[in-house]
Amino acid sequence: MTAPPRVLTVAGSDSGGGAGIQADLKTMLALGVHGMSVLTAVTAQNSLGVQGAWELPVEAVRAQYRSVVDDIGVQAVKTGMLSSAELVEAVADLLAGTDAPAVVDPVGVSKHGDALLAASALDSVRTKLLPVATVATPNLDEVGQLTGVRVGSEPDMRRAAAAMLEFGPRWVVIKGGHLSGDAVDLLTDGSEEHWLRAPRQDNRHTHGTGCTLASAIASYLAKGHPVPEAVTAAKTYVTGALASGFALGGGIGPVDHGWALRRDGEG
Ligand SMILES: Nc1ncnc2c1ncn2[C@@H]1O[C@H](COP(=O)(O)OP(=O)(O)OP(=O)(O)O)[C@@H](O)[C@H]1O
Ligand SMILES: Cc1ncc(COP(=O)(O)O)c(N)n1
Repeated sequence: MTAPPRVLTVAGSDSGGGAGIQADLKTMLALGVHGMSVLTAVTAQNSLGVQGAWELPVEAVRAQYRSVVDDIGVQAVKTGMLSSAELVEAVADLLAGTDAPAVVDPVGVSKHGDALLAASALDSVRTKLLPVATVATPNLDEVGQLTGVRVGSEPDMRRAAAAMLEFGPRWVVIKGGHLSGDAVDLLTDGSEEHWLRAPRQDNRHTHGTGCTLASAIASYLAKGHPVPEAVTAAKTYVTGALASGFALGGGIGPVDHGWALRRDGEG
């Protein structure tokens, strides 16, 4: 059998299995690529929030990355929780030396408001990480933190995208999931504009949506799709996952990464 496309996630572990590395690898399996991981931090996390977080040493992050890239190779990389300025800068350097598209999800806080990135790392995200991104996928809070642009409506998303593109990513997806009404995201590279609209799913079990969208984009890029097609297909995947998100624990449950496999009768 020919090897599937290879995708690497550089992110934190979510012990509850809904977000972080776990969401990324499940998404990659569902989309038919070979998922690999560089762990940056371990979180003790469940449906109620993040109870603890421990960062890995920068040498451990670099060594995992080199092990994967130097032997196996990657067709796309996705980054998520990077925790500190030191890790952000180390990962940005590694990405700069890798010939594969990079999807940067500038994870700032968890859905419950727990910090997953030190405030002191924001400047490294702006000046080191975003310039090496092929696609950056901030949510509205992250856009506010990084650019100062507050988004309260769809027209504001254009200003937010322009401010994000100033930092140098080739494309940006402004995720409007936190607005009311349809779930609308804006994908742009400054010249093309694509508005991706999906009906809002009336489901509170949405843990992991951001990680899932970014990993799906990386998976479709690794399969050779151009950015607009990859983001459109990823939006369809995350919308389906959200529609069948399920209750676990006493709080916010995860999206269903296996929905497409089950729909196709394979699960
Ligand atoms: N209730 C919903 N129904 C449909 N799509 C949604 C819903 N909530 C979010 N989305 C979509 O999910 C994707 C992730 O967006 P979101 O704004 O939730 O990202 P995030 O904040 O990084 O994730 P999280 O809220 O899990 O931390 C986007 O494509 C967004 O439009
Ligand atoms: C380890 C880790 N990484 C990222 C997130 C954000 O998750 P989401 O996909 O809900 O934005 C999280 N809660 N935990």
